[in-house]
Amino acid sequence: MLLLSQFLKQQETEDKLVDLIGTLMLACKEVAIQLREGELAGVLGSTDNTNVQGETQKKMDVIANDLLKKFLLDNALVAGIASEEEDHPVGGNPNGKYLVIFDPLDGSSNIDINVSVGTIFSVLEIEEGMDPTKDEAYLQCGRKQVAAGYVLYGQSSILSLSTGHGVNFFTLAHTGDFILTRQQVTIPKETNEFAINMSNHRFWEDEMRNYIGDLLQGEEGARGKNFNMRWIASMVAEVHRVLTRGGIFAYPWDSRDSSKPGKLRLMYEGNPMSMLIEQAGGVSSTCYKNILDLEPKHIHQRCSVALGSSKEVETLLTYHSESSDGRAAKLNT
Ligand SMILES: O=P(O)(O)OC[C@H]1O[C@](O)(COP(=O)(O)O)[C@@H](O)[C@@H]1O
Ligand SMILES: [Mg+2]
Ligand SMILES: [Mg+2]
Repeated sequence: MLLLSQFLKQQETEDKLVDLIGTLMLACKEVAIQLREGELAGVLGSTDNTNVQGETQKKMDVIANDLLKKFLLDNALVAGIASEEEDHPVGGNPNGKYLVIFDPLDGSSNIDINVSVGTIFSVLEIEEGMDPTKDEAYLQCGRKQVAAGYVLYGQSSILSLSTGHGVNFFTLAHTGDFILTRQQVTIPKETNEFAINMSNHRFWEDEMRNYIGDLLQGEEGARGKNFNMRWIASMVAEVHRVLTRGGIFAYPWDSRDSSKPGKLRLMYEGNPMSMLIEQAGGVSSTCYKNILDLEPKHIHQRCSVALGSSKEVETLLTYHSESSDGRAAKLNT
């Protein structure tokens, strides 16, 4: 039985990063406790507030955000934080080493129906001379992440973590420890399972419609095999399924709001999930460009996402390679 901290030390992770990940997990354990109590703790339902994205905040969005913020800002290693639920970054210790960007509760439309949600986090090192209270400090390309992960609050609470040396899963035990339960996760290259919100079909680009159309044709179509579909409406749960048994997950560009290159957010959804997917041997792309190579322009920037089993994502990309003038391509560069 290997505890998270013991495993990280075995991997020769820098002590400061072990400390930071420990702090993140203290906060996530508190989130898990609140979620487990649910209605009994009065944490279900919505607030009267909207966040910077214009979305109504669930009570748990706010509770999870406050917990992560409090625990992280109490750690002297943290120079600053940025969150889906904060309009602007919040500065921590001016001499801190790390910037932590997070989606405190992902899939929050699932909270009130007792379906899986999660916390997603991305860790960067602050660059020389940067002000951690300003967006610019955080606008580093995804390749610069020193750690990324999520905690899935499902039947059990599972941490999926990468510090750049593969992906490992840790399960939260009743003792309060995260224990290594799956080492060096590898995504199968091929799959017959896809996840996409089909209700947006009419808003997609032709390329995406053509690809999904071929999947739906099954063994009678160009792909010559049947596909199965899943949609949990919680990116953490979808990515966990992809890491566990393969698959392709996509939230592509759509024309509902032409100023936005997708629904998901680059800095606290696209980037950390892409690091996990690549570290597990999968591929993650906007359909035009590798997500980890995007140069971020805003903290709350959106991006189109297609990730998962390498051969399947590469097949999807072939549907897009001919298109050089799509609006999605322009918005995602
Ligand atoms: O409502 P839809 O279109 O099914 O979108 C679901 C997607 O939105 C998200 O819930 C967005 O995350 P938040 O809950 O953090 O806003 C993703 O987790 C999920 O993949
Ligand atoms: Mg989210
Ligand atoms: Mg969220």
